[in-house]
Parts: sequence; C-alpha cells; structure tokens
Amino acid sequence: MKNHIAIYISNNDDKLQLIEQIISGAIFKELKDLKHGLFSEISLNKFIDEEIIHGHFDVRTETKNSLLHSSEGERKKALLNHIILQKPDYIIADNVFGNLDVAKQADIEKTFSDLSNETQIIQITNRKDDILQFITKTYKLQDKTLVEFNLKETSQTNQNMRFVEALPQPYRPISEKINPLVKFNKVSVSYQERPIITDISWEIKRGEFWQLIGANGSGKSTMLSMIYGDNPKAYGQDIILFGVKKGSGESVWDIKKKIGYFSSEMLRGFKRLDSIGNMIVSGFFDTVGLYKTPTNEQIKITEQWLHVLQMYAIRKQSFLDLSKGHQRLVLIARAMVKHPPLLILDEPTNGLDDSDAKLFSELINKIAKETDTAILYVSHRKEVGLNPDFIYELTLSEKGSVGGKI
Ligand SMILES: Nc1ncnc2c1ncn2[C@@H]1O[C@H](COP(=O)(O)OP(=O)(O)OP(=O)(O)O)[C@@H](O)[C@H]1O
Repeated sequence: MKNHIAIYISNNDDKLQLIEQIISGAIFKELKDLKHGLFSEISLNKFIDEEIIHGHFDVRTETKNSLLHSSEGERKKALLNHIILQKPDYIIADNVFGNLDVAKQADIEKTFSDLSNETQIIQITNRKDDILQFITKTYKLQDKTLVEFNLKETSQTNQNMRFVEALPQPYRPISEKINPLVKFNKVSVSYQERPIITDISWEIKRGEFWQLIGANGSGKSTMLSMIYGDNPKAYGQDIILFGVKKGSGESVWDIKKKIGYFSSEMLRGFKRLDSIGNMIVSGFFDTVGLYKTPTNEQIKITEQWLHVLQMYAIRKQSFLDLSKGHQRLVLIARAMVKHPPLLILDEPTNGLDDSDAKLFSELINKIAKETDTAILYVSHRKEVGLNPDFIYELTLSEKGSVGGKI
C-alpha cells in the first residue's frame, strides 16, 4: 500500500509555499524529479485565467462547458479528470471537498480512493473532517516544518477572540415600507436552451436569516446573480427587488447600494495595499479601497466595527497581513458598515479552517440577532453553530431546479 499523507494546516500557514516545497522535493526528498498533479483552486484559477486571456479551453467539463461558466462541482471534476489523464506519479490534493455538495463529495472521494491504489496522494486540508479515509499519516506545520499530528489534538487558535461589543446602531434606518426585500414570482432561467431553474417563487423579508442550499449546478449562483449582479436573464422576469420591479429603470448600482455582499471569490488575486480601517470604511462607498473622505459619522461607525472585531489597535496595519480568516471578518464588517437591508454571503466559509469557520459563524449569528438586516447565506456545508431562521432548497431536475422552503 502507498503511504498517503495529509497535512492539516491553518489559515495562518503559507499554503503556496508549502506546495512549492513539496513539488521541489524540499520536504519529501523521494518526490524530487517525480511528476506531480496539483488538484487545487490554484490550478483552476490558472486555467480560468488562460481561458479569459487566450480564449481557449485546456480543461472542459462533462457538459463541454468552459470552466468560467461552470459550477464549482463541475470545475473540480473536470480538473481531476484532466490530472488523471496526465498520469502523474503523485497528486497534491488541496481542499478536496470545498464548495462540493454531499453527493459530489462522495463521488470525488471514491475517485481519490480508487486512484490511491496506484498513485500517491498528498492531501492538504484545513478541516479535520475532510481527511480522506485512506490517509496513513497526518502532519501539521509547526514553525514551517512538518510534525506528526494526532487528530484528537484541539486547535488553540482564536480561542480568546469573542465578539463582546454591541454592533453599531443603524447608519440609515431601513425603510419600513420595503417589504419583502426580494420577491421572485415563477422565475425560470435557461442557458442555451438548457433549463437551470424553473418556476421559482420566493420571498425574503426584512430581518430574515435564510440559507440557500442545493447540489452543485442547481442554480444557486444563478439566483444570486439575478439579485445582485446584472444577469441579463433577470430582465423580463417577475422579480421585485426592494419594492422595484427588476428591469424597470433602476441601475445595478442602485441595487448594490442596498446590498452588503461577500463571496470567498472576492479574495481571488486580491493585491491592494490598504489598511484594515480603510478597508472597512470603503464599504460606505461600494468601492474596494478608499477614494473619498469619510464623514465623522462614517469614521465613528467604522471604529465601532473595529472594536467589535478586536482590531482597533491594529487598524493601521495592512489588510493583506491578516490571516485569511480575519480578512473575511474585515470584509463582513465592510459589507455591513452601511447597514444594508440585505447581506449576501456566497460560499463564505470555503477555504476557512475549523477554528476560523466557527468564529465566522459567530459573527453572522450576532449580525442576525442584533440588526434588522436580512441575511442570505449560500453554502453546501452545514456550518456547526450557524443558526439560520429558514432554509430554501433547490432540487435538481431535468426541467430545471425546483425550489422550496424546508
Ligand atoms: N453563463 C453561462 N453559460 C452557460 N451555462 C451556465 C452559465 N452560468 C451558469 N451556467 C450553468 O448553469 C448551471 C447552474 O450553475 P450555478 O453556478 O448557478 O449553480 P450552483 O448551484 O451555484 O453550483 P455550485 O454550487 O457548484 O457553484 C450549471 O450547470 C452551469 O454550468
């Protein structure tokens, strides 16, 4: 049997450097000069960038779609098939299950398990529950070197961080009149005559906390893009956003002003050098980075958020120097400073380690409890400790996904 290895990392570890060291043979000498396959978001991003820049697809999904226009589940499957065709001597498997629904997780686990008979697997994960069953040895990073890790060990990170301070009072009270905030009436969308969602009727009212779930490819991102984005498929549909019929003259910016938005994709390729404080205050202007001078009131609210996050003392430090988990807390504060009627969180915990995911859920529960902002939380994972009021589920079908409250 091959010796399959898992490396359990936290969001404070430098994953990119770890991968480079594995590939160069600096960590496992026996891998030097062997052919590797990298199953990771890093490879996916590279292929997607190539699609955008050169317009050709090296990797295609089973439906012959480009990666850019595919769901996360389709992308991962396509990448793994591509890697298998290259016949690598070993595969680095990073965040194997991130963004996958339960059925796709089982599918990909089976593929890796079959592969493990012939190919060595080196798994990198920040979730203990994700460690593949055939793994024979687990390590963690300590001072940049690998040490053996016992899965029963508890992680100490973030144990002292709790959100004790109250959240800031509303900047502008949300109008009583706008209710429901979002209304879909028999909405259907197809791409190239392939039905994606069918007859979706759904309402989100003030202050409600919804989780949107559904298998990969069931149309969750499509639904979000009709609320938040400028998906042309939204026009001509019976969608009412903040009391105004979609397509009746409002601009995307009018809608975006009323929505706080966070997606784990926002951090893809993010390189701006902003301080933590500037990052939060920029949320008032719907820009990333600060281009306008904030008012005294805006500065005061930003400072209150910094206190909630226990980051006031480090407010002038660079946002990029924060751990991935703490960067997300800052981006949630950025989405919330303007006190939007609706906060959208798109796969927000993807890539977070156990301890940061717990902290993140605590902040979201606090927002749900202390503000009248409605929350729309899209995720496959049932996050331990997250308490939505309602769950809306999309169920795949040949005629397009149907939806309903469960
Ligand atoms: N612009 C597009 N052109 C063609 N097909 C598309 C386009 N956008 C989405 N699709 C297809 O629509 C389906 C639904 O995609 P969507 O991203 O909404 O699903 P999802 O539930 O968010 O999936 P995941 O959880 O995997 O991200 C997928 O099969 C996808 O390939």
